[in-house]
Amino acid sequence: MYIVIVNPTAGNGKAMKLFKTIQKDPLFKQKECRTFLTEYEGHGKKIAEQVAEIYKEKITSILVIGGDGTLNEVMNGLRHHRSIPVSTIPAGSGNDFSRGIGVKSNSLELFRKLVTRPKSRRCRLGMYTINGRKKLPPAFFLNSIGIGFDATVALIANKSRYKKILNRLGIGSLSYVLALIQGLSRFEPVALKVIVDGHVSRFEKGFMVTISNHPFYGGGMKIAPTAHIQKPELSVLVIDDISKWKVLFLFVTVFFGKHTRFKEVHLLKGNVITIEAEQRIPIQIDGDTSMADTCEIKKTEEMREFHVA
Ligand SMILES: Nc1ncnc2c1ncn2[C@@H]1O[C@H](COP(=O)(O)OP(=O)(O)OP(=O)(O)O)[C@@H](O)[C@H]1O
Repeated sequence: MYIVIVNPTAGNGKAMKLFKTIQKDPLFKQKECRTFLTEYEGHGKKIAEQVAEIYKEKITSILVIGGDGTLNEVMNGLRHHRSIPVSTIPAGSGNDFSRGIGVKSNSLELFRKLVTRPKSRRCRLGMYTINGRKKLPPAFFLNSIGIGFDATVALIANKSRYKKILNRLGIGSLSYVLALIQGLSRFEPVALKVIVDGHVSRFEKGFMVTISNHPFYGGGMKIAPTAHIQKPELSVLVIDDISKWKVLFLFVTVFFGKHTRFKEVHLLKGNVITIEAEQRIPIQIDGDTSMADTCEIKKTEEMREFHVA
């Protein structure tokens, strides 16, 4: 049995369109696919928790049709059922996790391969706690955690009215360009302490820190060229003491992975990372934004099974 979780709003309706095509395929019935549509933020996690509890013995895999946000919720919902394989048909706006595990297409053909002859790929996720909430169990992330400027841009875009309008017009990426311009005028660097496996580095004019589970970020930018989803280390990129105008130039070079040559860019690697900022600043976790002054991050020890084509 396959559980299909679809976010009908992902990719500005692209996920739902794709699902309707897949649903008509004879294999959909033959393979006993049960569908659940997400109805609100956080619903993906709830559905995953419930289906895993009810159908755990019967599930061959859980197939997610949506973007990174939906997949993040599903992986967090499977906290107590970590052996259930997951696959994804990328249909969101970013789809960086799919890039990280090597899933490139999003077609009916991909669905057919996933339910007939999938390949198994074992990957690690990231785990984090923020603001010293050690009593709560850590949550999982798939792609990256960003603290500082990139999170400020994501926060401005997520709160803006223009994001919805531009998404509807199919030019959603423009909302990040507008937010980037607003973010440049608003964001002030902060003093940051970055602790990697016990080794402390201080950055007095911290611009941003990004901790990555795999190379991709922001819809295909190669922010962490040497990060690998199967390795136990996380990649840590710190940008410190940079002029706001140079940042714009740096962001362009990220598309080609050349940003690592800037003297303001510091690359670190490690298993356990702690970030401490001198005040609460924006943080983004797989694109979801909030405020934090401390964040503890590591990779999962166990590997999770994904089905790919
Ligand atoms: N029916 C729904 N209505 C509104 N939001 C939903 C619904 N179902 C799920 N969501 C939320 O939509 C968010 C974005 O989903 P996802 O990342 O899969 O798609 P996306 O198109 O890439 O979105 P974004 O561009 O905002 O990242 C998820 O975090 C999820 O909580």
